Amino acid sequence: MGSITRPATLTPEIRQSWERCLEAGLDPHRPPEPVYADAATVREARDRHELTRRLALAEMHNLYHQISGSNFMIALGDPGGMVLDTITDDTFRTTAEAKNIRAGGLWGELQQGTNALGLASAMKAPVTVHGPEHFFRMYDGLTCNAAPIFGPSGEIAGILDASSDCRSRQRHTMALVKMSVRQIENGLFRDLHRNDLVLIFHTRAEYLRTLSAGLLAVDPTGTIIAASAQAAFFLQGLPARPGHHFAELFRTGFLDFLDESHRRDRVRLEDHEGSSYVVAIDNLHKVCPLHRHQEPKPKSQPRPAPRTPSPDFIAEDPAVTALLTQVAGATARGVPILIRGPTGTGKELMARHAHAVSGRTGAFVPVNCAALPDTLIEAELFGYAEGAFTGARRGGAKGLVNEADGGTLFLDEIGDMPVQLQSILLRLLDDWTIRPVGSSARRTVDVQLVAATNANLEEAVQTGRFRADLLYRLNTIEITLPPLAERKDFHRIARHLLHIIDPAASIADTALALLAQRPWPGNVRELRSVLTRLAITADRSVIGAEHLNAPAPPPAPAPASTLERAVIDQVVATWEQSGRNITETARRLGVTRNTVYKKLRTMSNYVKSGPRGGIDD
Ligand SMILES: Nc1ncnc2c1ncn2[C@@H]1O[C@H](COP(=O)(O)OP(=O)(O)OP(=O)(O)O)[C@@H](O)[C@H]1O
Repeated sequence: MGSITRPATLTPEIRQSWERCLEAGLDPHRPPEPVYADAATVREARDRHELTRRLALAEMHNLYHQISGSNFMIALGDPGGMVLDTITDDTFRTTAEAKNIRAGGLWGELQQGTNALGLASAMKAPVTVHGPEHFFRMYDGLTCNAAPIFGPSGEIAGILDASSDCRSRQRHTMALVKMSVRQIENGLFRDLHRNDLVLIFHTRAEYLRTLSAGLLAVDPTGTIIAASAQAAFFLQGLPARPGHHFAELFRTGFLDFLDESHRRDRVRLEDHEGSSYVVAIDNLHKVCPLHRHQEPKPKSQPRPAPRTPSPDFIAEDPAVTALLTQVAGATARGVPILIRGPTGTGKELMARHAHAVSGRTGAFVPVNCAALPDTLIEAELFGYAEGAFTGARRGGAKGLVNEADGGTLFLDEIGDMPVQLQSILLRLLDDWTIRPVGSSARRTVDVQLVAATNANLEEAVQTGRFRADLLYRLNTIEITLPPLAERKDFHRIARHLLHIIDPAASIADTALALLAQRPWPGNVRELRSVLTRLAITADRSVIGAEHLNAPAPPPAPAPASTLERAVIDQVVATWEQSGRNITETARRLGVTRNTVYKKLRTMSNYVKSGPRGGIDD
């Protein structure tokens, strides 16, 4: 390699990459200026890789939390090595290297010399490039781990990279990157085959819902359409390839297998080599109506064309208007919507709007996940047959999911959903069939799912409080409502709320301008409380700047019991300390969100228009 002496030893892959760089005339001491694609090209590439990107972003957040605190960044590249997205640690963000790794950056070998993202794309294999193994000296301080993401047909769908300062190098980072890639690949496989039967199998039942399970897509006659890499690994020596038949792999007949799958969630199968597997089909009832106990009611049944979105709340902020379009598109396709945003930003209003524009004639059924009882959850959701358990009502109960049939199920505070319920919900999302407790009959429901949360679900995934696979299923369409302080339509919202509070009340522009400068941690809900107080204080005169600083009216009488008062004070104090975050308050006090709500509501009844503002919802 001529005068270039560093590093002393190079692996064959990296040496070959260096040779390619030298042949192309690159000089390790004189890197060319980094090249960036323009914004339109990045947008177009992001659109083209929309699904990979959506699955990858969820994984990148996971990865971020797994390796956080170690001075690093995570990047998603398109198949050719152009960076589409990055998530960067605060410490790393300020480094010169990090500044070069940003959306639009071209990280092919010929642009940036030997580097993990470019090399993984060229080699179609995972690779680590450590310190001086980088061709350009300016990247000597980095350790990069990159792995290609393969699409279901074997093509490269993207590249996932985790780069860090090489002094904070962590040996297990590559293993984590590969796990994330597997998760994304499984997501791509399941999405592509959502209308085929997807058999999930493993030699051990406890690994059925893990990354190491094999996925096999077959059509309703049993002909193989595709096999994941892990499925091909399990079925080595057998023709697990498109065009072959289920019967060439397993000893049980395909129809017998389907019949048994309708009776049980998991079925045992033995392959022709003698290996035994536990197999589940999540979307059996959706794909195979012939074998249903009941007449199907597919989700894809034609439904009235969605109406033009015209919400009955204020949505004149351009960011919110764009969300309305997304919501209308999602309901037209019947895909789940996840609404995020801080407390009081209008998530429930948006969910109701989703129901209104969907054109669905069934009910809008709100469920507060934090308030669901720990026991009898299934009965609550899926209903129960008469006599199913002690205390069951005569005639049984319909269940919330059933009530939402033909309509919308709104799962509020989804981040507080008990883990036990999460796996039940996951199964429901796969086939939309329910079986009331104590009944043997299954039935398919047609439900638009909308979930909402102000919790950090990625963090909840990290701490094991929320299932990652459920998050991916729920966030098919994810929208985030902006905090009130960032909204461009603040004035319109304030006037609208004031009109609802008291149609005769009015407010001066100066007062509105002052209000618009406040931080509004409680968002629209807090604004409503403050306007209620102002309307009372101004007593029918125009609300002006002078009313804003008027002393609050004296507190209403305390509740009867001092003990109750002490409890409420404790809840209120914790609520204030946690930035008025109900989830955090509940966590700190070790009670349910519902308890916090109840106590705060009691508080708001006796401090109706006090300085803290009331709680309402
Ligand atoms: N854009 C808006 N226009 C008018 N009123 C609004 C708007 N957004 C929210 N509100 C009002 O603010 C209050 C809170 O809204 P909502 O309950 O939908 O918020 P949320 O985000 O679901 O709150 P939480 O996270 O606490 O459950 C309601 O009284 C609602 O009517």
